[in-house]
Amino acid sequence: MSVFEELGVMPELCKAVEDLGWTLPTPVQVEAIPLILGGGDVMAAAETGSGKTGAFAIPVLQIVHEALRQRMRPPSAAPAASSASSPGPGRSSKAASASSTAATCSLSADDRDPHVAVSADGRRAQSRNEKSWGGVRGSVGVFAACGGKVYYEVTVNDEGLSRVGWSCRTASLDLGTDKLGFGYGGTGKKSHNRQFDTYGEPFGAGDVIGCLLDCSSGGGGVSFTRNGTPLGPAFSLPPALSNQILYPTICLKNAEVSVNFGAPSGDPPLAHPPPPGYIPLAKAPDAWVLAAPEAGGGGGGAAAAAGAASVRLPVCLILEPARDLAEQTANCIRDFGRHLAAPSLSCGLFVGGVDPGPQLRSLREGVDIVVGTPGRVVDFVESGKIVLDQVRFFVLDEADRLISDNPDVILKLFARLPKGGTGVNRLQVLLFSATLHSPEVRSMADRICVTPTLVDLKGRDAVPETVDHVLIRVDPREDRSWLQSRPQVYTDGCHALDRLDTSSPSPPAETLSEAVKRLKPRLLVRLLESLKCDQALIFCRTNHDCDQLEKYLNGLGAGGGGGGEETGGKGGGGKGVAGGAGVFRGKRESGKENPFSCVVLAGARSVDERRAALSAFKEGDVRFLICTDVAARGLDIRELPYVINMTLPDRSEDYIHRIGRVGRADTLGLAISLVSQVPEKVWYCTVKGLKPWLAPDAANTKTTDKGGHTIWYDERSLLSSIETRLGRPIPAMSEDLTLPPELRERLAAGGEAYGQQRGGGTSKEVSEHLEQIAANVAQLASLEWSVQSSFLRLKQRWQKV
Ligand SMILES: Nc1ncnc2c1ncn2[C@@H]1O[C@H](COP(=O)(O)OP(=O)(O)OP(=O)(O)O)[C@@H](O)[C@H]1O
Repeated sequence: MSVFEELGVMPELCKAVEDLGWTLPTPVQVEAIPLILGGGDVMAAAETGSGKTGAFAIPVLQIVHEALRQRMRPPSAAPAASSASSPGPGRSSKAASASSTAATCSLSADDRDPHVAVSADGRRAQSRNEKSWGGVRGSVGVFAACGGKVYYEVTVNDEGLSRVGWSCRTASLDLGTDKLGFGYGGTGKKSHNRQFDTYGEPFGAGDVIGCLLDCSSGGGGVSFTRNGTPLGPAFSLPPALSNQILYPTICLKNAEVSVNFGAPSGDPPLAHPPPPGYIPLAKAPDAWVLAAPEAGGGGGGAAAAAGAASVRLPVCLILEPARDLAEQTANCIRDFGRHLAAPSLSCGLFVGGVDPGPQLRSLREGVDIVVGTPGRVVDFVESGKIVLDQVRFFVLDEADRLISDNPDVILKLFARLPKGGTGVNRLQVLLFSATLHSPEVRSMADRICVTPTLVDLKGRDAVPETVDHVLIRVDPREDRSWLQSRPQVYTDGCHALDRLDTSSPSPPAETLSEAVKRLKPRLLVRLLESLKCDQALIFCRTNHDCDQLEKYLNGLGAGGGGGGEETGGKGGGGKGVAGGAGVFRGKRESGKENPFSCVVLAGARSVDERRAALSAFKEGDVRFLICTDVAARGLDIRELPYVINMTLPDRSEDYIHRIGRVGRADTLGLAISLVSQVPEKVWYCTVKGLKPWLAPDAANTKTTDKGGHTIWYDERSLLSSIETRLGRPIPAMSEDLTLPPELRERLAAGGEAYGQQRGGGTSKEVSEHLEQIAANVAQLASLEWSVQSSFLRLKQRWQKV
């Protein structure tokens, strides 16, 4: 039995994990997998690169798969395959012939306002509150795109006020007060989106109201009957609801009503036959209907089975803060799920910046697991394209970033998720990140989690032991190489309007700031040479900085950009940097002949460009990936040796994530930060869409407090907050840009190198695990020995007898 199986992971997922070459779960996987499988909400904080994706994806896949299996109908009752994929009108006749009863039709005890009482059989609702309305929804809903026509009846039992009709599961229970509900009230008004218009006639005690829903393709709608008399069309269904599910809904004020769904057994005969073409909801074909999660009782209800068999609605919603990360997570999920069958699971990627067409198509075919970025997901949810009625998991990966950037979206989505009452169907909320300790995270967790278990393996913001940190002090007062004109450095243009004083022994702040901008790229090139670095992730502060650095490196590598550096290094000595190719050779040939080949992964690039850049870098076709913080979180690039910070991030937690791109999966990595020793003026634009760097000669380069678009950036103070977070000072590289002696010696002693496995390949976790289980294995062996011996002894005795 594999260790993953010991954690309760099903064989198909263990096999996938084995395919990936994972022999042992990482510590966060050991802790989190059983907790999630056990049904609890989990907040997991574990260092970067420690396997958090597997820690949530594996158990989520298992539960989603189990839930879908349970909901699958026995083959004999299943509708024909052609009708199973989407609830389109074309299916209706076939579905209608497969009419198994929606036996779970009732008023829901879970989906109701607290002051509305529902009888045990779910056929009577009562509210004695005279001041406010209280509502209750039915447990079975109808696909607006099913093509059918359904009916249920409400008998008014007393003189109170009632409103009846249909609504989506996320609509207000105060029926008709939002865009998702359609009501008809006793005062003779129809209501939708808070608009109350005269309709039909008033009704009261003893009246029987028929609630009709026409989902036929020719543009159906909602209408009503009173005591069997049709009252005419009340509402047509807006296109935005075409993917939604509409549930019977009753809203009461000091009133009682009885409901009849027309079940062949359990309901009395309907008071009035449904109008021609309509069938009672309880007799609706399975493919038209879907049970709300709580009504399924573990997913086993007939209607639940029916709905799941006819259209696969998402069971899991995973949010990621960046498109690239969402794509990576979706790929991981597909890898993990590759051996799951009957049913196999489908994972859809929903990110912005790309044509929504394929995403919409995938939804029509059925998506079980939605992975996406907040913007696109909420957009699709609000327009009814993603239906959340069946969601069992809400996962926030890189939760702190999602919460700090999109708190409203998270709350909005959470409000639309079915909470599912208690037991196996309740919504599970999972929050994962390497930095999960902020007050914002705690307060969001209080709102969206139910007594979550905190998995916090190493305390606040632990950083992997596999990452070494060094810094390069950038001081243009000492290193004057920034005065050279070649190769040309492209700065951000912040000082385009300033007169620079390059001759003064104590230059003004603006001159020093410009000097930092010119010096850092030169130092970078010297650093890459010194380390013989042929693969690194290089973080810049802005999209524009990325573009400028790309231009500079490309200029060097292409051989014609700026020519060789005149002089290099402190004091003007040092070796020159050849402008052309061939300064050093990396281990990979393809596409890496250029020693400074680079691509950019930044928010301003298109999704396709970002995808191509990441893939070229991962494949080794280019040496350097220049990026903004959009790549700081989650990206998993195998055996990456170096991360270089051209500028420190202004949030210390971003440093933790940036450097977490190395030192992953027990591989050693080095994080190098170029830290300016003087303040640097940088762009800081508060006006959305304004890009002053595109015309720096005309831009307002005053600081933001004076109405301009710049700030002074002080990396020394940023460094000290990062060091406080790390709990130790970061050593500086020596002047010739070689590693500090202690790091060199340690690497040499262990025969180790950055980008390679720590300890020559036997991971610390493997050794620790072997140590931990050694005693148990010995005990097992001795038990086995005594069992075998006593069996033989018994056998001998038996033979003698
Ligand atoms: N049990 C395991 N055995 C071997 N490798 C593993 C295991 N779990 C994860 N990995 C590998 O470790 C690397 C990091 O995993 P993952 O991306 O899940 O880390 P993470 O904790 O989510 O990091 P981050 O905080 O940066 O998002 C991946 O390459 C993954 O394949």
